[in-house]
Amino acid sequence: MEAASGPHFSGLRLDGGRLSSSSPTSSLAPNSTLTADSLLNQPFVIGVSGGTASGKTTVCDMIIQQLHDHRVVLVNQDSFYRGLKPDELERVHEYNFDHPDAFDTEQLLECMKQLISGQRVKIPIYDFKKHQRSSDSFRQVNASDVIILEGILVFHDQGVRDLMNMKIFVDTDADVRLARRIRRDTVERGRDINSVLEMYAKFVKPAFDDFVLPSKKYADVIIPRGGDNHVAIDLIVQHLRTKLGQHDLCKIYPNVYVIQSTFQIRGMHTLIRDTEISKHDFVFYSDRLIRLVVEHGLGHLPFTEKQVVTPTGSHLSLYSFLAVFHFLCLYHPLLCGDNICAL
Ligand SMILES: Nc1ncnc2c1ncn2[C@@H]1O[C@H](COP(=O)(O)OP(=O)(O)O)[C@@H](O)[C@H]1O
Ligand SMILES: Nc1ccn([C@@H]2O[C@H](COP(=O)(O)O)[C@@H](O)[C@H]2O)c(=O)n1
Repeated sequence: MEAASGPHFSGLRLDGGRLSSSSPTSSLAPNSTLTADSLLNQPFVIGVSGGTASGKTTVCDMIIQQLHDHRVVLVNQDSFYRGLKPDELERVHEYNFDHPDAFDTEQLLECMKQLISGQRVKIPIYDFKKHQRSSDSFRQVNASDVIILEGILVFHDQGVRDLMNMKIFVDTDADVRLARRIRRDTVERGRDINSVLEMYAKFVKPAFDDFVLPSKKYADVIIPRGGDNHVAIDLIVQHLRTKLGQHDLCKIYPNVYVIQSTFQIRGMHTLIRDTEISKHDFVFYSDRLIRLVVEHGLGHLPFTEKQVVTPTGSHLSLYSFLAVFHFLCLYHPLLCGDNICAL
């Protein structure tokens, strides 16, 4: 056998593919100072946008409920409304709460970055009746596996957008939203119906057309009908569970490589857990699962290419030779069963 070239690594990347494929920070702002190690410990950030009363909060609550086995926090963009100054309060009917400038986006960005880096933050409490922030109380939010940022304009600012791993737009008909808004603002926010309609026509609708709707193009997922769309929410939760499952393992063991689950692998796991399984089948399927793990493990080792001359005189690379041998071990009757253990 003769060395064909220097040592190589297999097709599996040494960075584990985690940073580039499932890393939540692949889209972090370029000026981020995070290192590769800290990237592994990043929470998963979801942005949820949509028009007023589209069901953003409802969708977030449903996601949080279904992700009950993970630590999830909800941050509302509304909390970062600037409190009105006395002169603005006097002419509150002229104030546009639907314009991006109504929010303190710098403070929102700072809070999000702190949360992402694992720090506990204090989030302001906004009063929709007084159009002010509470001066003496905050909501304390702890570091989490998942951070959901919800609000009408969370996709407007690129810096905020760049922090997100998944962007969801809740798409609900304008007439449904207006009806909900009238009910909510009169019941919960102490407004009369005329002021709600006036505000809607003067600011809410134009700002929706100018800022909210154009930001829909940044969404990865669009949910028609908001909280009524159980199928969409189930799909999102399923996707998050997959991401978080891998994420958790990688957090604890930085060298862990997760083998892609397949129907065949899941089937074998089911069989070996069956208390009724025969001893022979248990050994057979356990062997196959163990071999998969060993093969994946070996795939991460450095190797040197070699030529193998078979007894029939064929020249094969060691890699092809092993592939043929592996195939025979799987399917040739003499090499099947207990003999595989000898591998
Ligand atoms: N699918 C729905 N069916 C009926 N009412 C809903 C639905 N989704 C939300 N609502 C109601 O509409 C109002 C606004 O919903 P919310 O989730 O707070 O929207 P957003 O956060 O987009 O403003 C709330 O009063 C809520 O109870
Ligand atoms: N003092 C305020 C501040 C904001 N609004 C309205 O809230 C809407 C955003 O909240 P959603 O829960 O509906 O997403 C926005 O359209 C503002 O007009 C308000 O009424 N009073």
